Amino acid sequence: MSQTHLVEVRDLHFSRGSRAIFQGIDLDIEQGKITAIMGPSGTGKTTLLKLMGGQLQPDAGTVSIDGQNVHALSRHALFMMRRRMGMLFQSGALFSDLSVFENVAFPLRVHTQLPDSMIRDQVLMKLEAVGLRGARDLMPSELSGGMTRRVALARAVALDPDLIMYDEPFVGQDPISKGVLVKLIHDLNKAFGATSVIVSHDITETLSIADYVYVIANGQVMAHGTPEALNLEADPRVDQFMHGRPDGPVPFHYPAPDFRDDMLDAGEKV
Ligand SMILES: Nc1ncnc2c1ncn2[C@@H]1O[C@H](COP(=O)(O)OP(=O)(O)OP(=O)(O)O)[C@@H](O)[C@H]1O
Repeated sequence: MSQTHLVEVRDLHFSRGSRAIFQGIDLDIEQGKITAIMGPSGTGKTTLLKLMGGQLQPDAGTVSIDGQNVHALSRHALFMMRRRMGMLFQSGALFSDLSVFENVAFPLRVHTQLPDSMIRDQVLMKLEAVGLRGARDLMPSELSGGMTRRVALARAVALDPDLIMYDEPFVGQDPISKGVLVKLIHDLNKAFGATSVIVSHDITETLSIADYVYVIANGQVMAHGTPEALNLEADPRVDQFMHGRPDGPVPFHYPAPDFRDDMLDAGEKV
């Protein structure tokens, strides 16, 4: 495999029931870089992260991380592989009954045999990186939304992952928190020599730190390139997406039967 690709996705197919989510997609995630995965809502971006993390099994195709086919790994090998991944999921709440310190310490306690003194050093280093070393004794209920996301970020990088996956890291954040998170994601990637994948609808924030972008729609890679290249892309679907235009060739409806038929059908049942 190429030396510079940490992740290679090849001809990936995945369905939910009768609905095809991916119909043969190929992606390369370059080592040490920040890659953004963008696309209309419901197109399968979170699903793709779960396929990369081995939480979901593809119908066909492969996901290789550092040359290893994720879906061919034994349970133990997958567990070891997951140690190398940090995931910040949209719904990734903190453990409400654990302090900030213990939330960040949690992966270290589960995945390592480190003595308490080393766990303490690691936790304080990660909390320092997100600017919350002073908040170590607070409980999650005492944090703002932005602080919560930063603690979750510290927890996601607790094990110094090679690959960090962010699912909608900016959702629900005020502009200042968004700015802080943008800088953190960029700086953490550099400081820990990691490779980052960001799924996000926040185009401005994401493009400001992404080295490379994949736009996914209708089960396929619609476009890919550097942010600069995509901004100049003539394809009206890419243009609509990159500039957040509500009207254009990209539909926002979940596939549905004809509206008129649906209404008439409802009328008949009344
Ligand atoms: N557990 C599940 N069971 C069945 N269908 C699911 C499940 N999770 C997601 N889906 C469907 O899979 C499709 C892709 O969902 P996914 O969450 O990956 O999209 P997304 O691109 O991340 O969307 P958004 O940008 O809105 O977060 C959607 O149509 C969704 O309804």
